[in-house]
Amino acid sequence: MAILVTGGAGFIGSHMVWALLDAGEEVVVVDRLSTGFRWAVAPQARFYLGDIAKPTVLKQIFAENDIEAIIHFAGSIVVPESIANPLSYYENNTENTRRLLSAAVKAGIDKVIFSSTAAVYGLPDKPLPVREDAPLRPESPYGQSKLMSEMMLRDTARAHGLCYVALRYFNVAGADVQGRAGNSAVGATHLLKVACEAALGKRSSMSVYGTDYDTPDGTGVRDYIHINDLVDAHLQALRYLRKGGGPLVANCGYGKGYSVLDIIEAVRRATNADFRVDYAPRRPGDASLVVADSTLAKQVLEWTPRHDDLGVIVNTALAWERRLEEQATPDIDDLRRRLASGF
Ligand SMILES: NC(=O)c1ccc[n+]([C@@H]2O[C@H](COP(=O)([O-])OP(=O)(O)OC[C@H]3O[C@@H](n4cnc5c(N)ncnc54)[C@H](O)[C@@H]3O)[C@@H](O)[C@H]2O)c1
Ligand SMILES: O=c1ccn([C@@H]2O[C@H](COP(=O)(O)OP(=O)(O)O[C@H]3O[C@H](CO)[C@@H](O)[C@H](O)[C@H]3O)[C@@H](O)[C@H]2O)c(=O)[nH]1
Repeated sequence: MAILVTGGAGFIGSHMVWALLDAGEEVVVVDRLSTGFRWAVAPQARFYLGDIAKPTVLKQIFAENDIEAIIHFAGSIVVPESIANPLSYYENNTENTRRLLSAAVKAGIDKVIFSSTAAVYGLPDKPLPVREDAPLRPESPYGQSKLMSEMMLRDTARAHGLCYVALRYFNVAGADVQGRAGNSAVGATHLLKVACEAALGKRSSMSVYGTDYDTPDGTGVRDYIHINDLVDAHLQALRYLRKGGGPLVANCGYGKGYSVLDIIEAVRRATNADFRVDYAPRRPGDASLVVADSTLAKQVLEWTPRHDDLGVIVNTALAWERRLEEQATPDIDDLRRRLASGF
């Protein structure tokens, strides 16, 4: 039987595909290539170019493959974009998850692993780390759209016997330690990637959004988790579901916070590059400080992080950034992206 990875051509999905293949799994990918890349998908995986919004796409995949479980990454991911265009986020993250779940139930698939996010917490009340039972008050349509998907999973599990794990990722960063995958986003907005691009001269400067937060240096604090540890949590979640584990929502982070300035400093140290940094107002929808308590993932999923080291996160991200020029085949991917935007 195979594992279906939606969004498997994207940053996290492409690492997941490699990890599943490494573990000896059969892998099927569906991706519309709106932000992902065909070349990012490991060649051993079976690839479908398509939108999960289309019932015919899912029907074909379920008819042609014996799918045991779905790992659902496909979605839209940029917090400020979700504020400017909330309906497209509710459509791609909430409505399309509903469509996927509906197709999965019809096809008798009973295991789902879902990409949720720290953004469901909004700005936590108490000093951190934040636990899964903290109040859920997303500050952006992005966080709200993911929380609504969690609710759909919960209700679908109750009604149809589906088992699921929703992992609330904190800030996923770095690149595959074996150098096979990385974050290839065009027009990236994620802090570490932006800082790496600035350090390598791929952009002329970068901005720090907000210097007046109630944090030690006034800039936003996040919990940066290495991509290989994050995908490993999914492998553990798959094992857990195979053993008959019930519905679970679990944080994925290290419980350590780094400020925007810490990240910029780490990139400067690793590259010796003195790139230009501007100080800009706060970005709408941003929380000041969010750090994970991942006890649940460690205890219930038996997840053991192995790359909890900012130096490793920064160095793998930089190594991937340097390799990107060699990897990309922009013509075909640009064409596909234009086609995909009309889906
Ligand atoms: N990157 C992070 O720090 C982070 C943190 C928390 C949660 N997440 C979640 O993880 C998931 C993956 O994020 P990522 O960073 O890899 O983003 P990404 O943009 O690199 O990957 C998303 C992939 O999904 C595809 N896609 C989008 N909509 C689709 C659709 N309707 N049908 C088919 N394919 C579609 C895109 O082409 C892309 O390949 C997302 O659901 C995101 O919300 C990411
Ligand atoms: O050029 C930049 C980019 C970001 N930031 C700041 O850096 C921090 C991190 O921002 P970013 O890397 O964009 O991540 P988040 O907005 O925290 O969101 C990410 O992390 C969430 C989980 O915490 C995921 O759900 C989202 O998909 C993902 O984009 C925030 O304080 C930003 O204001 C800057 O100052 N300058």
